[in-house]
Amino acid sequence: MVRLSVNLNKVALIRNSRGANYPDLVRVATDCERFGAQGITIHPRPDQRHARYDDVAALKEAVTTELNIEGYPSEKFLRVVLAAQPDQVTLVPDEPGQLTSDHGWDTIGRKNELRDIITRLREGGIRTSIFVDPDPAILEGAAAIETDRIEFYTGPYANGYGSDRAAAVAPFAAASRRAAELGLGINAGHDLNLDNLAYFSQQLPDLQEVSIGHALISDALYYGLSNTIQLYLQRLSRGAEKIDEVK
Ligand SMILES: CC(=O)[C@@H](O)[C@H](O)COP(=O)(O)O
Ligand SMILES: NCC(=O)COP(=O)(O)O
Repeated sequence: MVRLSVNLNKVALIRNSRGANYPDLVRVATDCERFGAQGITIHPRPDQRHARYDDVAALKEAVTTELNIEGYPSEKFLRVVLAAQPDQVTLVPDEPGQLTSDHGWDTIGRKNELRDIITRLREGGIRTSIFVDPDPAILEGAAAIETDRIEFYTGPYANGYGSDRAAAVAPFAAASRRAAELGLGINAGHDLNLDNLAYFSQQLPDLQEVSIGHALISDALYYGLSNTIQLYLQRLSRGAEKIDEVK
């Protein structure tokens, strides 16, 4: 089973636009769980334009499935996650002010720094994941720093899906096989949506978790949150023979 973790950044963005606590992120998180989501993700950025650092502890209190906190491992970020102890922390190499995530870590060049951070998180009782591109050398670097999991940056897959989905998924399928050989757990995310999700999941049999925010929250404007989560769960449960049907 591939777990669906709903990223609530865009819900936080709406909340922040008026300064009050509406929509209430904690309530939306628990409703997502009630509607079938198997995890909740937020990605607080240094400017806190959507998810904020103080959301982490509040969500930790309320989330009963799995809480995944993504972000750049600044000292501030590390202090917040080590105090709150989410189930998983996903390290992302974003510059402050970056619009959104657009690449994975250099696990070779930044090996020592990443290994120290992963050790701190592991000693804090937190499962670790690092955001990566589907490159075998980078995966070997990820195994060397002893992260529990990797999260594939799926932006290039999403961009290529419409023109040639087999070509778009091929590097991820190959990298997933290599990651599994290396003993790494496998997550994925970025720009996954109702069109491209089922095929990706079917082509990566070792995939364990996807985190989806932007498209899912946008779809919820049309279908409602409960229906939308069901649609995403259906995409994750479809077998190969059903792939064309779900588009
Ligand atoms: C790591 C990743 O791909 C997601 O966390 C994504 O960056 C969501 O962040 P935004 O909602 O800020 O685009
Ligand atoms: N890790 C990816 C994530 O949480 C959500 O990315 P997106 O669906 O908002 O592009």
